[in-house]
Amino acid sequence: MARIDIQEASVSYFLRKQRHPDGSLERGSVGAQIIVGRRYLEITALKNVSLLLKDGDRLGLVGINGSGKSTLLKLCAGALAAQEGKVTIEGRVSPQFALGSGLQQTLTGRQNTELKCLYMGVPQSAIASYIDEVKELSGLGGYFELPMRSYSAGMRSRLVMSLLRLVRGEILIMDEWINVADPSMNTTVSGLQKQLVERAKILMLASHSQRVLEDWVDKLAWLDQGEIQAIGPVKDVFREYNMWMKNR
Ligand SMILES: Nc1ncnc2c1ncn2[C@@H]1O[C@H](COP(=O)(O)OP(=O)(O)OP(=O)(O)O)[C@@H](O)[C@H]1O
Repeated sequence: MARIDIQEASVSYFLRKQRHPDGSLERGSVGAQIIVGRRYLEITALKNVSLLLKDGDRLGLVGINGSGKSTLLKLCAGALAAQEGKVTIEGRVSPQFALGSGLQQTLTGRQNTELKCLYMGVPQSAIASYIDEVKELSGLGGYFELPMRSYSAGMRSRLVMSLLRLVRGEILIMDEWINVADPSMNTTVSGLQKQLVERAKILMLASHSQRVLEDWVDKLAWLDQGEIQAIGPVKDVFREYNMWMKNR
């Protein structure tokens, strides 16, 4: 059984103060408030957030830039600790928000895939067959054996999308659904995504796209300034969120 239980969690980021004037910094239209301390700046990305997810839950996160979605995903993936509150995560998490990160321009598609296998916890005995599958899915052919710096932007994204094959885990956490630019990759990627979601016990997905969220999740949380403003059926929360956006 998988479970995420967050009780009144708050997360702040602290930055060393550098040549900032005293007093509060100018407030923009996005992001959490920046509190200016004597030596540090504090950004409270999550404030008193409570959330309970169990097997079968498919939760979407929506909110404007800097509202705290990625921070909440990182908290649920165990990649960040809360300064206040309690976080319990039961089940194997597949942090998905960094599929393309860590890839090295100087390494070949094959070498990058091998590195990713190690990072994603693919068992040693399965690595060779996973690499073959990624190669096949990517359709990169000979380019799979060349350094990534020789790839076009589309080739790079083919490799990244094919790495979806490596994702495992009971708790699937995704920051933005992978959008496919090349229609020839469409079926492959949506097939992989569907498989992943079906296999996962819990899905958490942050997205700015209403369509993506309506397709993949059944519950939605709207975050603003690090607080959950509403949580419930996707259509209801979107109605509220869109209304708020219009009147902003
Ligand atoms: N590593 C960090 N160091 C300092 N502040 C950070 C860091 N990561 C995020 N923040 C701040 O925390 C707040 C929430 O950011 P977060 O990335 O969680 O928002 P988001 O809702 O995912 O935004 P977006 O839709 O733009 O991706 C923002 O004010 C952001 O500036």
